[in-house]
Amino acid sequence: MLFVQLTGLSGAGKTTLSRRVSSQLTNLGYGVEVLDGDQYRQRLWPELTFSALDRQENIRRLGFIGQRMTHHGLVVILAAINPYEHIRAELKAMMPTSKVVFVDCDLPTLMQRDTKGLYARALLPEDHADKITNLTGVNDPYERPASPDLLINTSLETEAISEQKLLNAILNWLKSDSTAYQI
Ligand SMILES: Nc1ncnc2c1ncn2[C@@H]1O[C@H](COP(=O)(O)OS(=O)(=O)O)[C@@H](OP(=O)(O)O)[C@H]1O
Ligand SMILES: Nc1ncnc2c1ncn2[C@@H]1O[C@H](COP(=O)(O)OP(=O)(O)O)[C@@H](O)[C@H]1O
Repeated sequence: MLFVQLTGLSGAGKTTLSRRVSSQLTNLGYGVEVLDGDQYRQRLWPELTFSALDRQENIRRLGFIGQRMTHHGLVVILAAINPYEHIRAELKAMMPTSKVVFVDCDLPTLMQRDTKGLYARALLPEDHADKITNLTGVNDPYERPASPDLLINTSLETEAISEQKLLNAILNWLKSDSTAYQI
């Protein structure tokens, strides 16, 4: 079993990297599931908001599902902002062999990418109807992981390099894990 928590701001590259690495692992014969925060939120618990408590609840639920999946030998990649250190630690305590990967990217690069238009909305004037008042990293907290198992900086690396770093790390972690399902 392997549970990997990717954590980082919106647009940092969690979805891109988890999909690319998942497809590589699948080609190598591993069973893989990506738990994408954005996707699971919309499909399973759209009632959860982006308050601190709801974000924590979101990650706890995803952690529970992920833990069940790892018991069936799957490699599980959690791709969520997952902004709080104590919740990441809680998941790690539930699954001591799990890993934390910090997908870091500086704010100017994120604002330039702004694939979903969220950063532009967070920077609108206070009284604007489309203003987002709790975007992680702009006007809501993000606690940088103090000691991640892997650091990926997507403002400095190409997608291909970041993908290779993540894949190599996961394959190394899997070497010391005899319970992962491989055909
Ligand atoms: N206020 C605010 N802050 C952060 N993110 C926001 C917000 N509003 C909407 N979104 C969209 O929701 C996605 C983040 O969901 P997560 O489940 O990963 O967030 S969290 O872990 O519960 O903090 C996130 O997806 P990603 O861009 O893939 O990270 C956003 O598209
Ligand atoms: N090294 C990199 N790793 C991952 N994505 C990158 C990298 N460099 C640039 N990008 C781009 O950044 C964006 C990341 O978006 P996404 O994966 O949806 O982020 P997140 O899931 O963290 O919100 C994509 O448009 C991707 O092409």
